[in-house]
Amino acid sequence: MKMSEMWTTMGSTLASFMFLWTIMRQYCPYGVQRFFEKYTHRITSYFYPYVRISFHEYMGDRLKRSEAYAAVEAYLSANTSKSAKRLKAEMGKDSSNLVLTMDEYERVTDDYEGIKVWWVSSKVMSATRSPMSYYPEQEKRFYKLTFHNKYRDMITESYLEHVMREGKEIRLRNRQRKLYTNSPGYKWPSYKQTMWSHIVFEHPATFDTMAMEPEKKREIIEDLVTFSKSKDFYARIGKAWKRGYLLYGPPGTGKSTMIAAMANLLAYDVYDLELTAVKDNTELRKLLIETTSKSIIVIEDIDCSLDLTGQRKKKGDKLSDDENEKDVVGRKEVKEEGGSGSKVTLSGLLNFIDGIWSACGGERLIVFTTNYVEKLDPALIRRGRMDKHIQLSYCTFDGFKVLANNYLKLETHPLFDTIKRLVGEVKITPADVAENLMPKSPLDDPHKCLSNLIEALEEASKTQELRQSSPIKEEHEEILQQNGTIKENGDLPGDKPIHQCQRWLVNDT
Ligand SMILES: Nc1ncnc2c1ncn2[C@@H]1O[C@H](COP(=O)(O)OP(=O)(O)OP(=O)(O)O)[C@@H](O)[C@H]1O
Ligand SMILES: [Mg+2]
Repeated sequence: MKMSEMWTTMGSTLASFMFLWTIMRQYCPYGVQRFFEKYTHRITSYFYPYVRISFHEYMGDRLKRSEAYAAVEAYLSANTSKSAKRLKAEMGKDSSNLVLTMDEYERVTDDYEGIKVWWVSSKVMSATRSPMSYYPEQEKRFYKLTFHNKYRDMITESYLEHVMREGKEIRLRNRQRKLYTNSPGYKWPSYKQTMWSHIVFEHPATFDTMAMEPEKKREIIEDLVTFSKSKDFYARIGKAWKRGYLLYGPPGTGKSTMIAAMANLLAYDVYDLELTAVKDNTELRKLLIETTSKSIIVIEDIDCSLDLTGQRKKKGDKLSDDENEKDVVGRKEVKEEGGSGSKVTLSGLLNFIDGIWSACGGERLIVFTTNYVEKLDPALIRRGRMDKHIQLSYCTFDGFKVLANNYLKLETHPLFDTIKRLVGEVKITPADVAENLMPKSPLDDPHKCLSNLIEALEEASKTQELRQSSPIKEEHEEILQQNGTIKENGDLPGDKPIHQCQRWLVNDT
């Protein structure tokens, strides 16, 4: 038989079959139709040994986009956009890059451990809607996965899990990251679903631009990366997947910058928790429960946020039989509630870190920063709560080289030797070095900027020598502490009372 004859015969057989099927649907009783449908389906599945799974964008009420669809979309966009011939391009969420996904009705092949599967992106118009329907007729998009029946177990168990996991990870990586804050004094209306307000998090800091010893930097990066990959480990040892970091050091040594670098390294969101704006422990709990996975919860200047600096047990405070030390601290703080109006107590904070915190699972870092680590209650910073203590200190020569590279694109310069000697002798913060390296006019070349820094270092060296030879500062501090000026200022309403006072002592005397 010739090829053309064969096609003609097949075409006419199909046409007759379709005709018969139409007649039957119109005139046969429902039971007969079902009978034929069932057997036709069995016969076709015998000859067509493939299985299909659909992932619809919206299920049921159309209000919430299906997570599975979104994960498949992300997976296919990353894994198959190279092989697809027809793609559609959309602006990424931060409007900085184009995201390519398969166009409608495009078909791509994926390979999973030697098994071939096919993905098709498709759409149908939603069924005829009622005239009263609020929503206009809409397209219903879906992805269809086809694979051979003999791989059914492998695909439904292992491949789909792989697609979902990778898809979710890609979505998390590509999402627009956010910086959340709890605004001070804001009354949360009951209809508002979240207590956090947010903006897009776009901080340029990275560990590459951080001025600190390379060894220390490497250690911190390794610690963070290990944490982010330890989901199974934490599950195995029965510990919540969280890690506490305490960053301490003088003002301007890069604590806040490091938090931004951490968030950028791990692609986490940042929750900047202003404790003084939190009404009480209940509100604190609500805020913290609302935080999402893959995030850093930051409490800056913890020494100023609460009265966590006092001794755990004051003279005259006796423990009753059923009271522990934490309760006493809490009681004391409620009593001594400062002008900030916050009733958050140390015990509330500790309970959160140990209890609720552990229950809400997920991948979270909690970072405290302080300028005065020695003033913090040991209970707050013991290992297990604050697992890693990182000291950020004055600028070293290694730190300076990073800043010189960042600001002036210099790796070496004849003036480096002088600077090396001076930073070894003088305490200068990376913030001050950075400020001095900034060109002050368009005419300032690298040589001029380095000379400015040398000048500043020499100036600081003279001041330091003067301070060492004069007992004025110590006297000042003693008097202030004796008459309680530091404490009283600390109790005044305001942003960073104790902190500011202490800064003044350190910087301006
Ligand atoms: N280690 C560092 N590496 C790079 N830049 C730094 C470093 N430390 C400080 N800087 C620069 O100084 C500025 C101030 O630093 P940052 O706000 O991180 O200090 P901080 O330790 O958080 O201070 P504070 O205790 O007052 O909050 C930053 O914007 C940054 O440009
Ligand atoms: Mg800071």
